[in-house]
Amino acid sequence: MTAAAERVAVAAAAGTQATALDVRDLHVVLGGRLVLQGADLQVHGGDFLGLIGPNGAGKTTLLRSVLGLVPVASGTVQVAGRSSRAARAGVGYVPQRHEFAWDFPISVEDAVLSGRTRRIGLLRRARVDDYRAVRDAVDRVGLTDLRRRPVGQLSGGQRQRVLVARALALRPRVLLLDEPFTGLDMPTQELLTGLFTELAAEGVAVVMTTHDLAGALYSCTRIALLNRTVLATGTPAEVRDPDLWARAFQISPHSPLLRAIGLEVPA
Ligand SMILES: Nc1ncnc2c1ncn2[C@@H]1O[C@H](COP(=O)(O)OP(=O)(O)OP(=O)(O)O)[C@@H](O)[C@H]1O
Repeated sequence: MTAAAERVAVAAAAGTQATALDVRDLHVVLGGRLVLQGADLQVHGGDFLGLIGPNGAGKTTLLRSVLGLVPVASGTVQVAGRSSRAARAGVGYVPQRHEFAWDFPISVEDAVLSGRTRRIGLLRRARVDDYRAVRDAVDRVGLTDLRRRPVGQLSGGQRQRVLVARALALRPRVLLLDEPFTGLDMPTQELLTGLFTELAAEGVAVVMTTHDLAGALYSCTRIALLNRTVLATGTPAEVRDPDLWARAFQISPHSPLLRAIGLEVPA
């Protein structure tokens, strides 16, 4: 095959590849309230998508819907073209730090191994491949030297890295991160941002909720603005309209907060 023909074949194969994560017309009702109303989101392998919106916009609910952790009133969620429970079980999830039981007496390695429970099965023993996946994930987040330390003795930044390793131990093609930078210092944020960027470059579809708007505009390859529904998605350059952000956050388009992140209404 000539080089040109090979490029065409590769492009054709990529064209037929299913979207890594495809959420369509999602409606979620919690406590009698419509929390998500017709939310659409498509994420491809290689995307590092920042999911942005005000408190209560439904960001966590959207991530938890993908995992099947909240009941969906209507709409569809597909992972690599499949909506089965097994397909969703392969999605890596990093919950907010306070959701993990840090006082449970287990080591870093065991906490990371617990990320593979869905794959191993509750009653089966871990195998060589499980331990290899754990070791790779622990190395990847730079916790090799702390792998035997009880998780209760870790700092906030180290705990966040455990949660990321725990998700990576599944070797996911889709990785969901719920506010991974909250309370972290700059070096740890930088380390994790570098890691998420690398994972996307390797073909993982990375979705991250964050309140660090400037950081998301700088680091993410795509942005989705959410407030009960997805108001816009695009590259950071494509979603710079201050009116859009004002609508998403229900603030004035002249807000100094928008100016602070470089979005300015023309005078
Ligand atoms: N289990 C629940 N029962 C009832 N209402 C809920 C439940 N979980 C979340 N909600 C409501 O759903 C809405 C969306 O919550 P969600 O946590 O998804 O928002 P968020 O965008 O992640 O917010 P934040 O930025 O504050 O984390 C909120 O109004 C919240 O009160």
